[in-house]
Amino acid sequence: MNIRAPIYASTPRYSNLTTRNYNAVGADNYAIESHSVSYSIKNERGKVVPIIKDCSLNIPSGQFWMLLGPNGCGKSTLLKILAGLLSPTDGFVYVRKPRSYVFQNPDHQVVMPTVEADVAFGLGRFNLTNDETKLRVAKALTAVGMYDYLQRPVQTLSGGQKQRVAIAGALVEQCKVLLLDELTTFLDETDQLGVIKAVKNTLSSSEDVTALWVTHRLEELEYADGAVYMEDGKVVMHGEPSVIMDSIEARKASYTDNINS
Ligand SMILES: Nc1ncnc2c1ncn2[C@@H]1O[C@H](COP(=O)(O)OP(=O)(O)OP(=O)(O)O)[C@@H](O)[C@H]1O
Repeated sequence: MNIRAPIYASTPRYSNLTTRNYNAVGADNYAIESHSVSYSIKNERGKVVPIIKDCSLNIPSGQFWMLLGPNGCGKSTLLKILAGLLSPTDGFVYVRKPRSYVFQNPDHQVVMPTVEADVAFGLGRFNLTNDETKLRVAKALTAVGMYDYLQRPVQTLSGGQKQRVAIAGALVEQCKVLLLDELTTFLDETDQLGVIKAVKNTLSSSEDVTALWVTHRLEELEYADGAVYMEDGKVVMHGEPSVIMDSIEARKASYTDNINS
C-alpha cells in the first residue's frame, strides 16, 4: 500500500448501509461521520473479540477535533477505520475525500532525501508541470511553517519538523481530511506545540480541511474545536473540549479516590 497517497474511493466506504441512511450521510456539513461502527477481531483461539463497540460521531467540516482516551481504548483502531485502512464489522462511515492518514512515527512516511523531494513524492501520478509541482510544494510547506527547509536533507530534521513535512506531504495532494495518529507521542514540548500549530494554521489557511487528531495528552485539548472521548472501545463523550476536559478530570479524580479509599 502506498502510505503517501490519500485514500481515494469513488464512493464513501460503507458497511451494512441501507438506501435510507445512505441518503442521510454527508447531507449535513460533516466531513467525518461514523454511525454505530463496531469492529471485532478473532483471537488465536478463534474467539471473536470486540475492539470498537457501536461508535457514532460527527465532525463538522473545517474543524480541528481530538480523539482521546486511555491506552488500549481503541483510538487508533477507530482512526484506521475512518481512514479506510480497516473495514468495520458493523455500522458505516463517511469521510470526505481525499483523506490522508499520518503515522505516529514520521520515519514511516518521510522517505525521500530532501524536504522538497519528499513533499513532491506523491505528486508523480498527477501529471503536473514542474512549475505546478513547485507551487503546490511551496504552498504545503508554507502552511506547516517549513518552507525555509525546502532543500534540507530529511535526516537533519527534528521529530516535530519531520511530522510537519509528513503533514505537508498529505496537504500537497489537496486532501480534505487529515487523520493524525498520536503525532506528538515522541516529541518534546517545543516540537509538540510546533506540530499542533502547523495543523491549526493549515486549517485556518485552507478552505475546508478537517483534522482528527488522536492523542493521550489532555493538555492538547485547549487547541481543539471539538473532542471525542473513548473508553473500552466506546465513544463516551463527544463535543465541546472544555466540557470534555472537566469531565475527564472528574473521572480521573473519582478513579484516584476509589484507589485510595
Ligand atoms: N489486530 C489486533 N489483534 C489483537 N488485538 C488488537 C488488534 N488491534 C487492536 N487490538 C487491541 O485492541 C485494543 C485497542 O487498540 P488501539 O491501538 O486501537 O488502542 P489505542 O487507544 O490507540 O491505544 P494506545 O493509546 O495505547 O495507542 C487494544 O487492546 C489492542 O491490543
